Amino acid sequence: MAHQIPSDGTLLPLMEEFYTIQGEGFNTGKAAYFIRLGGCDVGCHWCDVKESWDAELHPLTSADDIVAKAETFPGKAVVITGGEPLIYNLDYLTAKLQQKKILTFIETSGAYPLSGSWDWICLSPKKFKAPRPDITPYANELKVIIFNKSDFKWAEQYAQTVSDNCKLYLQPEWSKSKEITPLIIDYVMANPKWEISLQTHKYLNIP
Ligand SMILES: C[S@@+](CC[C@H](N)C(=O)[O-])C[C@H]1O[C@@H](n2cnc3c(N)ncnc32)[C@H](O)[C@@H]1O
Ligand SMILES: Nc1nc2[nH]cc(C(=O)O)c2c(=O)[nH]1
Ligand code: SF4
Ligand SMILES: [Mg+2]
Repeated sequence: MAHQIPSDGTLLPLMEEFYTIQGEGFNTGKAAYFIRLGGCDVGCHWCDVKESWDAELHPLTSADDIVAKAETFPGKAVVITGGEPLIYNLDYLTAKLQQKKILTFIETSGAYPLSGSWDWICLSPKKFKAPRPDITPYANELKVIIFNKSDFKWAEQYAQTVSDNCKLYLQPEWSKSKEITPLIIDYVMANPKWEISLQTHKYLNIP
């Protein structure tokens, strides 16, 4: 039986939730509660959470229960990720979190309409299913995954579409990081509007 997911955002397919350190991008190093929603059809061949793709495998969970758990941790920021979290209406979940004075951060490919109220939007665009053009101006951070040399040019094209104060990051695709990280280092030194982002949680062996 397919999930009947209510459009009001009160029930969401929850894959996992965990308290850790944000490992990537602008908020690297900050304690945060991660909420990973199931479901994604973007199809990145190098995706590091393919188990998230099938929403049916992840139980529909009450947003109120998610918020109640998030509240019990000392870190007052949540990262909503997936899967692709913007498949779902996130207005209800983010409003409840912000009512509890918890900061709301999202990790998104931007391939679905923007919902929710956000303290920080990390947009990580994908070649496999482009972000909606109406989302790019709202990104606080553009984090482009570099898998091969041609991705630098592609990253520059996206940098044109974000706001002037959007932070720009290049992050090596994990399986290619040995070859790609030195290229990113050279690129950032030559083009310092960009910064390097590493998946520090993988080096630290934490979730
Ligand atoms: C798993 S995705 C989930 C959120 C959303 N679907 C997205 O892609 O932004 C979380 C972050 O991990 C990045 N990511 C996924 N697989 C990766 C890999 N193999 N190497 C480096 N970054 C990766 C994504 O680009 C995204 O910034
Ligand atoms: N520590 C940690 N930081 C992260 N930043 C983005 C992640 C994600 O999978 O969305 C992630 C993750 O899975 N773990
Ligand atoms: S958009 Fe995100 S979750 Fe979906 S396949 Fe790509 S990296 Fe994985
Ligand atoms: Mg991850």
